[in-house]
Amino acid sequence: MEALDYHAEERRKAEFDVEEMKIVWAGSRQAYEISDRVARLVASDPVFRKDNRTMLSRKDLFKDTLRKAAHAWKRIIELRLSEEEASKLRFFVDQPVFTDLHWGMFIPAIKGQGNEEQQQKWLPMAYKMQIIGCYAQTELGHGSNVQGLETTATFDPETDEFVIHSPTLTSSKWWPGGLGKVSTHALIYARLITDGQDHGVHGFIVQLRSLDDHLPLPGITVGDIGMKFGSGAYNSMDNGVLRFDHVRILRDQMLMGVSQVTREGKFMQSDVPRQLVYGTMVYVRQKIVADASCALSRAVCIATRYSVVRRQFGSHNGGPETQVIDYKTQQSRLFPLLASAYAFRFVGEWLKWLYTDVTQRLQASDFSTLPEVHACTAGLKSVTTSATADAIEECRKLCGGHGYLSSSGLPELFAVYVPACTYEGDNVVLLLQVARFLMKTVSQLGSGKKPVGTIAYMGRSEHLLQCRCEVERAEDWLKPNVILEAFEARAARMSVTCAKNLNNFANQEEGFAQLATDLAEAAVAHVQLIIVSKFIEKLQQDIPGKGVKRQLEILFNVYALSLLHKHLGDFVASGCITPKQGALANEQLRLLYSQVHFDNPSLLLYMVLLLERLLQSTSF
Ligand SMILES: CC/C=C\C/C=C\C/C=C\C/C=C\C=C\C(=O)SCCNC(=O)CCNC(=O)[C@H](O)C(C)(C)COP(=O)(O)OP(=O)(O)OC[C@H]1O[C@@H](n2cnc3c(N)ncnc32)[C@H](O)[C@@H]1OP(=O)(O)O
Ligand SMILES: Cc1cc2nc3c(=O)[nH]c(=O)nc-3n(C[C@H](O)[C@H](O)[C@H](O)COP(=O)(O)OP(=O)(O)OC[C@H]3O[C@@H](n4cnc5c(N)ncnc54)[C@H](O)[C@@H]3O)c2cc1C
Repeated sequence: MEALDYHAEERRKAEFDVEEMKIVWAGSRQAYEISDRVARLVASDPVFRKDNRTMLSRKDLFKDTLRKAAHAWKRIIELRLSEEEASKLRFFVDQPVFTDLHWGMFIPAIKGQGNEEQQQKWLPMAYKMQIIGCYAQTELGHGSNVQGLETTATFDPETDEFVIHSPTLTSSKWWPGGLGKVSTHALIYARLITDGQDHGVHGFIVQLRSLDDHLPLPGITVGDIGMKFGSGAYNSMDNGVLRFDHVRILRDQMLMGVSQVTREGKFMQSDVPRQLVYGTMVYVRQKIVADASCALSRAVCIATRYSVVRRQFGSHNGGPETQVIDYKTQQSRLFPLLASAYAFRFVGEWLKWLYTDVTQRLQASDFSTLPEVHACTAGLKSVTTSATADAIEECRKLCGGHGYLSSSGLPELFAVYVPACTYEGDNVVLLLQVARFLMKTVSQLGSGKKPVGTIAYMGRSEHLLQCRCEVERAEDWLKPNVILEAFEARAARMSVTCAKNLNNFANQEEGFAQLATDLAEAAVAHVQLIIVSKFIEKLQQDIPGKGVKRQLEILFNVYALSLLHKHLGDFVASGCITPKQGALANEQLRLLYSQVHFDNPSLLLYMVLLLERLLQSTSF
C-alpha cells in the first residue's frame, strides 16, 4: 500500500467531526479562523522559511532571525494585524527572538509595575519599537533565589538619581534574552538602597545602548553569553551578560507601582503585596502553560503520522507488515501524550481565565486570590513543561532512527523546548512554592477559613482521608466522579501526610528542607488533580460536532488512567485505591487505546516534505 492509502485508511477510521475538533482545540471558531489564516500567511512567505536553520552558523542564524523579526513587524503594520493575529504570527514564525522578551516581559512589567505616568512615558515608545527592552533579573550567582540578587540601586538625594552598580562578579546579569545584541533598554531587578537601608529587590528601567549608534552607554558592559544546547534551536536568541559601573538613572526610572521613593529619598511601600514585584513572572508562567500544549501537539503529530506510515514485522504470505501504530506498546506510549496535549490545552484556557480574573481583582484592590494564582501558575508551569519536555523525547523514540534526524523536526523542538523546565522558575523550585501553599492550607483547616477554588477539595478532607474507592469492574473507571475522587483523595492524603511529618521537626524550615522530595510529590498530585478536574469541567460544556465529545471523553479517560497507572504507588500507598483496583484501571486503559481515533489530513504532504528536507540536509 502507498502512503496515500494508509492516509485514506486512517481518515476513514476517524469517527469524529474533524473541523469541529479543530475549533475545540483553538478555543472558538474565531480563534481557529485567525490561527488558520495566519498559519497560511507564514507558510506561504519565503522569508519565514525554517527548513534550513539547523544548518546555519550562529551568526547567519542570528541574521536570519533579525530579518524575520523585521519582516514580521512589517507585515503586522502593513496588514494592520490585531494583537491576537500578531501574536499568532510570532507563534508560527516559530523562532526564539528578542521580541519575545520585548512584548512578553518588558512591556508587561511596565504595565504591571509602573505607575500611570511611567506607563504613559515608556509604553508608546515600546509599542512602536522605538526602544527595545529585555527583562534582566537573573544574575550569574542567583536565578532561583530572587531575594539573593546583588545588583544595587542606591538613591542619591543630591542629584535625585539612582546609581546602578554591579558590586561583584556574581552580580553580573546573566541570561536575559534580547540583551546580548539587540536591546536598547532593560528592565533590571536590583536591591533598592536609600539612606544606607536595603529595601529588597525592585524593578528599574535602564537605557543600555545609544539610540543613535547602538553602542553601549558609559558604565555599561554588555555582550552575548554564547552558544546554547542544540543546533539552531535557542541560538537564535541573544541571551546576554550585563555589568553596571555606577550608572546613573533618574529617580522616576524605578517602577513605582508597588513601592515608591520620594524626592527626599523616603521609601514608601504601597498597600499592595510586595509580591506584585514578581507579577511579570506570574504572567509569563501562565503563557508558558498555554504554549505547552502547542509544543506537545507538534511532537505528537509527527510521531502519530510516522506511526501510521511505518510498518515493521508481522507480514504473512507476502502481505503488508504491521503498522507500528497498531502495537499496544506504541499506543501506550503515544496516546497518553496525545491525551495530555488536550488536557494541557484545556487547563491552559482555564489558567488564562484565572489570570484575567486576578488582574481585575488587583485593579479593585482585592488581593485575596493572589496566593492561589501564584500556586496555580507555578505548579502548572512546572508540571506541563516537565511532561512536555519528556514527551518530545518520547516522540523522538517513537519515530525510531528517523526521529533522531534533524529533518524529523523533533531534535530542534526538544532543544528549543527543554529550557522551559528552567526559565521562569526551575520546575522543582516552583513545585516547592506550591507545597508551601498546600502546607499553609492544611494548617488552616481547623481555623474556620474555608478553602476555595482549586483547594476547595481540602475542605472535604475529613471524607477524603478515609473514603474508599468503589471500583469493582474495569468500566467503573470510566466514571468521571470516581476518577475525580481518587485524584482528590490522593492529593489530600499526600498533603496531610507531609503536614503531619513536618511536625516531627524542630522548626518548619528544617522540616521543609528534609521533606522536600515528599513535598514536591504532593505538589505534583495537587497539580495533576487541577488538570484532571479542568478536563472534566470542559466535558461538561456543550461541545458540538459528531463524535467530538465522545472522542474527548476517551482522551480524558486515557489521560487520567495513564496518570493513575504511572503514579500507582502514590494511589495505593496512600490507601486511595487497592492494588486490584489499580489493575482494573490498567485493564480499562488497554481497552481505551483501541478507541482512540485521529485524523491525518496531510500525511502525504508530510512524507514529501520529509523527503525534501532529507535531500537538503544531506547536501552539505
Ligand atoms: C516571553 C513571554 C512570551 C511568551 C511566553 C512563552 C514562552 C517563554 C519564552 C521564553 C522564556 C524567556 C525568558 C525567560 C525569562 C526568565 O526566566 S525571567 C527570570 C525568571 N526567574 C524566576 O522565575 C525565579 C524563580 N524564583 C522566584 O520566583 C522566587 O524567588 C521564589 C522561588 C518564588 C521565592 O520567592 P521569595 O524569595 O520571596 O521567597 P518566599 O519566602 O518563598 O516567598 C514569599 C511569599 O511570596 C509568595 N510568592 C512568591 N512568588 C510569588 C509570586 N510570583 N506571586 C505571588 N506570591 C508569590 C510566596 O508564596 C510566599 O508566600 P507566603 O508563604 O504566604 O509568605
Ligand atoms: C533559555 C533561557 C532563557 C532565559 N531567559 C531569561 C531572561 O530573559 N531573563 C532572566 O532574568 N532570566 C532568564 N533566564 C534565567 C532563568 O530564569 C534561570 O536560569 C532560572 O530561574 C533558574 O535559576 P538558576 O539558573 O539560578 O538555577 P539554580 O537555582 O541554580 O538551579 C540549579 C539546581 O538547583 C536546584 N535548586 C535551586 N534552589 C533549590 C531549592 N530551594 N530547593 C531545591 N532545589 C533547588 C534546582 O532544582 C536545580 O536542579 C533564562 C534561562 C534560560 C535557560
